[in-house]
Amino acid sequence: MLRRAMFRCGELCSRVFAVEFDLRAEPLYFTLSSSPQVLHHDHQRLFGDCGKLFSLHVQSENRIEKAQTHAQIKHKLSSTLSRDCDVFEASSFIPDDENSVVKGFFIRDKSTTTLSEELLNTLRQSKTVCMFSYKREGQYCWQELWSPVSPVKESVRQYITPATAAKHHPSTLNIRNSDVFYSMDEAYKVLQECTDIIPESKAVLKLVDEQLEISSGDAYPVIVIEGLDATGKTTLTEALRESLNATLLKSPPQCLTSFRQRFDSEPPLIRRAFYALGNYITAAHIGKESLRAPVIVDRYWHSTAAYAIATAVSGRVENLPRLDSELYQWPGDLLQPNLVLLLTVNPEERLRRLRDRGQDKTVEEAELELNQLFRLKVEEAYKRIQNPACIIVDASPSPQEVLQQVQRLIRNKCHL
Ligand SMILES: Nc1ncnc2c1ncn2[C@@H]1O[C@H](COP(=O)(O)OP(=O)(O)OP(=O)(O)O)[C@@H](O)[C@H]1O
Ligand SMILES: Nc1ccn([C@@H]2O[C@H](COP(=O)(O)O)[C@@H](O)[C@H]2O)c(=O)n1
Repeated sequence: MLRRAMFRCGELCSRVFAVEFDLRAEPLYFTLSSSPQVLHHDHQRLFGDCGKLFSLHVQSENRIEKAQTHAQIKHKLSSTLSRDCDVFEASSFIPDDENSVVKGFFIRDKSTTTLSEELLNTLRQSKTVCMFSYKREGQYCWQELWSPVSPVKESVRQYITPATAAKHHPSTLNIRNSDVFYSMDEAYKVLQECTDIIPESKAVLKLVDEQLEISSGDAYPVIVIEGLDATGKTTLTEALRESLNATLLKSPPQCLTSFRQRFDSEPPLIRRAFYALGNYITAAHIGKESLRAPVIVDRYWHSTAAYAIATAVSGRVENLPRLDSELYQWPGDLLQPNLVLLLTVNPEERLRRLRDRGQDKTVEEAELELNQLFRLKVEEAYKRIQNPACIIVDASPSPQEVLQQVQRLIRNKCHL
């Protein structure tokens, strides 16, 4: 599967390139052709402007190396390039072909310096990076492999050919087992592959190995409370614990707390595998505790999948995997709760609660505030997850009223 996500000889012409030129609109799609093609109006805006144009793509058969190189390049581009350089997310893919995406960046340098060329030349030394430059000629534009010193041997000029929108947004094609994991084994393998570079992986895997899931045959109900930060999950789960005499669990579980910061700084592949494994440890705790009392869980698989999908999918809510996509299906080997409630509050009330709480914001929370698009995508992804789907609860009223509303739902659905 991974072998397909590479540029190989003669394969470039069957690929579509996508540049996220304007995050609120469709990406700009183009293919390559050997004969000159007149650019469309939208493509003129990207290729027809002044400045030097480059793209770079990260490709490697080693997915850990690929993920880390992509993250490092993203950081370098944003921290080193001048304000006169625009950097857009870019990708190349084969339409509708899972795992065919090669991720990268498109750089438009309008400065008079050679900073971008110097940086790109350093990056180009890496065997995992493939670099192109773009040149204009009247109404046409072509792409060729880039070298700052001399033309690359045997580099063929390929003309930019505007292409129509793909049925599935390219960022949805690589989600399975890169951002969202549908079995414990798949997430486990990722951490196994990182033990050399992230020694903490061994300790996490050991904790997973030590858990033995107990079947929840004749067990008490398991109720999961989900929602964006500051929607009132902690307040509600504590109140439910008291009122139902329940056991309160969280995902990730407490035994992973000391590893969280380490994995939060890793690229999505590794970070998401860590959270996925956290769910399996929590599942084992649920299996045991639900034999004794009802169990309330603060975040579980809905959170893992919704945040992962919303981060992986660039741009608009419309770019999310379609409603009927298998990407929203619950993993077959993960213990299912009896009820999942999604707390929602309007964005203004949520911000008010965040400010009142006065805590440091995590990077992702800060991003939520800045990035309305991201918040909308997380909430929409939550709502699309199936088997079990979540029930939406308006958490804007007072804590007491929210508790009563949820108690009614639990009585009706779980007969508690
Ligand atoms: N129903 C409510 N009405 C008004 N304020 C509330 C309500 N529920 C919680 N709050 C307040 O909002 C803030 C966030 O609540 P809480 O910590 O329960 O949210 P959370 O979803 O657990 O957040 P996080 O995921 O970031 O831990 C707290 O200051 C809390 O006191
Ligand atoms: N089951 C989970 C729980 C959390 N996450 C990730 O953590 C972030 C939110 O956690 P808080 O402790 O701040 O509430 C969020 O960014 C998720 O990415 C997860 O993936 N799975």
